[in-house]
Amino acid sequence: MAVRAAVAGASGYAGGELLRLLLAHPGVEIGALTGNSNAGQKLGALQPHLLPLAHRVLEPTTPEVLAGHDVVFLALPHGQSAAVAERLGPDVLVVDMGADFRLKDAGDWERFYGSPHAGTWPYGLPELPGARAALEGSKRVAVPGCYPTAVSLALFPAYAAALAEPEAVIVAASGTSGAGKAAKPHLLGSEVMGSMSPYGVGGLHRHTPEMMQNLGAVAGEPVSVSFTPTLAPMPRGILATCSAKAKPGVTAEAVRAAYEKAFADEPFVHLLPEGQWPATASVYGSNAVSVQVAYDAAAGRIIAISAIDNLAKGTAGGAVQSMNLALGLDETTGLTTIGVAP
Ligand SMILES: NC(=O)C1=CN([C@@H]2O[C@H](COP(=O)(O)OP(=O)(O)OC[C@H]3O[C@@H](n4cnc5c(N)ncnc54)[C@H](OP(=O)(O)O)[C@@H]3O)[C@@H](O)[C@H]2O)C=CC1
Ligand SMILES: CC(=O)N[C@@H](CCC(=O)OP(=O)(O)O)C(=O)O
Repeated sequence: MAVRAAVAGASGYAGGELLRLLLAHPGVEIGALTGNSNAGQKLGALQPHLLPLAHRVLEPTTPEVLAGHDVVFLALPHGQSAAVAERLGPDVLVVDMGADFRLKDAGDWERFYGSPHAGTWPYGLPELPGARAALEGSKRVAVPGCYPTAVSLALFPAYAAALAEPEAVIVAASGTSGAGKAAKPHLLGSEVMGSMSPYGVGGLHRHTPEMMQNLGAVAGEPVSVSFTPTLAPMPRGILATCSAKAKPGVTAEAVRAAYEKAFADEPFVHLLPEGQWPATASVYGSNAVSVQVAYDAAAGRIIAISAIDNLAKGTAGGAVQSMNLALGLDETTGLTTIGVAP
C-alpha cells in the first residue's frame, strides 16, 4: 500500500524537485501541498513542469494541514522546520530538507545560523559509515546540505582508510538554484550569466561545520576544513574539488583501492574509470554522484572531485533515498542514475 506524503514548501525549488521525484515513486501518494506567500495559488502557476499536479491548490503551512499523513517533507527556509515538526506526531515520518536538525553541536548551530539549536536527527547521507543503520526505521531524518553531500562523499574514503591528514581544502561551484527561488539582488540573471564568483570566503559558509562534523566522525579526530563556495552560471549542479595532505607513505594505488572499496556496493556513487573526471552535466536530474580521485605525488596531496545535482542527490533525491530506508523500502525506489544529455 502506498504511503501518503505531504510536502511543505511545495512552491520552492527543493519542494518542486521533490514532487517531480515523488510523482515517479511507486510507493507514494501525494497528499497536502503547502506554501507560504503562495498559499491559495495553483501549483501549475508556480511549478509548470509538474503537469499532473497543475490543478492542485497550495494550502498554508500549518500542523493541521500537514496532519493525517504517513510522511511529511519540510522544504522550508532554515529555522522554520522545528516549530512545524514538534506539532507532528511521533509516528509520522518527518524528513527535513532544511538545516535545522543537521548539526550535533549547539554552539556550531548558533554561530552559523544565529538562532537557538532545535536538536539533531539521524543524518540522511546513507553512504557515510554507520548512517544506514541510523536511518532504517527512523521517524525523523535531517537531509544534508548540498555542498556537504558533495564534499563528504568525495573525501570520506580517504579518511576512512586513514590516508589523509586532518585538514581539507575545498573549492566548490554551485548552480544558482542552490540559493532558492526568492529573488536576491546579487543573483539576477545579468549578475550571474557569463560570470563565476566566490562568496562566503574565509570559513564563513554555514556548511563548513557540517563538513567538519561528517569528516571528523569518519576520521575519528577533528578535521579542519577550508571551504570556498563559488557561484556558477548554470541552473543546477555542484562540482566539488577537495584536497587533503596525504599521510606519509601513501601511494596512488592505495588511494585508488580505498575509493574502490568505499563505493563498490553503492547504488548511486560512481567512481569513474581512471582518467575520466566528474562533470555536472552528466548527473543533471539524476541521483547519481560522480567521483574521481588522484594522488598528486609532487604536492603530496589527495585530490578528490565529485559532481552532483544539488536539487537531486543534494536535496530531494537524498530525501527520497532516506525516506526509502526509513520506511523499509528498497533504497533506490523511485530514483534514477540516468541523467539528461546534452
Ligand atoms: N535549493 C537547494 O539546492 C537546496 C535547498 N535546501 C533546503 O531546502 C529548503 C528550501 O529551499 P529552496 O526550495 O531552495 O527555497 P525556495 O526559496 O525556493 O522555497 C522556499 C519554500 O518555503 C516556503 N516558505 C518561505 N517562507 C516560509 C515561512 N516563513 N514559513 C513556511 N514556509 C515558508 C516558500 O513558500 P512561498 O513560495 O509560498 O512563499 C517556498 O515554498 C531550505 O531549507 C534549503 O536550505 C537544501 C539543499 C539544497
Ligand atoms: C548557490 C547557493 O547559494 N547555495 C546555497 C547552499 C544550498 C542550500 O540550500 O543549502 P542549505 O540546505 O543548507 O540551505 C548557499 O550557499 O547558501
